[in-house]
Amino acid sequence: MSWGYAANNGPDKWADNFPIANGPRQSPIDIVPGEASYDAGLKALNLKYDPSTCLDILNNGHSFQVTFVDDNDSSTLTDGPISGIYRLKQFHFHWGASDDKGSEHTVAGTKYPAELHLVHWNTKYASFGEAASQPDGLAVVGVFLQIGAENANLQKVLDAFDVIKAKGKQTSFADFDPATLLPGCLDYWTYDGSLTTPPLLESVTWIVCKEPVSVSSEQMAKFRSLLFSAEGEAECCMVDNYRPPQPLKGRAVRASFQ
Ligand SMILES: CCN[C@H]1CN(CCOCC)S(=O)(=O)c2sc(S(N)(=O)=O)cc21
Ligand SMILES: [Zn+2]
Repeated sequence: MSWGYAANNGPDKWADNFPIANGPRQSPIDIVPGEASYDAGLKALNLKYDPSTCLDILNNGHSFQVTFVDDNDSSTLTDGPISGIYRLKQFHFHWGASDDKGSEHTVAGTKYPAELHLVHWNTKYASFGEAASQPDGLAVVGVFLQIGAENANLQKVLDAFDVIKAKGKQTSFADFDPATLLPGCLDYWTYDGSLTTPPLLESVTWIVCKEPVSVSSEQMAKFRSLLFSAEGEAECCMVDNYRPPQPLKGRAVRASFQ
């Protein structure tokens, strides 16, 4: 049986097949602002995305993801806490069954209804797969979603959902600029962590934005209309696809702002 988010295959069971689940730099974490140390040496994030690199949108049975062409430096992350050039590979979300939960990172215990992850890989490595196994291989920008006004940019993504309702469904998705999903202020916290899903590789420099973006309750209901299950299987709503916070184990969390 493969991993998931149910009682029989969820986060508490992942260590059975992925022992790194109990490793020293696991994600997500609870971010406690008062315990983060301001680092004046941290640069501003430099995100440069080319909408023409947007390729398709897929329901992978764990979340939905929008994938990008990453065979050149058209869509990149530079500066911030990282050195070198990281290419955008995909973005996806995690969300809850109700508006009181759904984010993976929490802020002083506060859960947001959803969290966006923009996944980038270090071009010092030959490929994404190679980078994913290196301690400095990936950089994921996390953005919290909070209930408020409808998010018109997000709606463009949600409008594609009807054709990717079930696991394994994929459709073309073009000319989308992921920068439109970012908050106005790019202040961030950063720490060394991991993938928040199996294989839980400890290869991620996490960059979590302090400022959330808005999502309406109706839009959250649209997220919850997706299915974990494939066509022909008993329908299982895609909700609560988040891992809870993991032990900090002595790691420093730095802030780019005072
Ligand atoms: C459902 C599987 N999710 C994985 C899939 N990838 C990993 C593939 O590694 C094998 C070489 S990924 O690097 O795209 C990635 S990033 C995140 S997260 N939530 O930490 O931003 C999870 C995942
Ligand atoms: Zn994620």
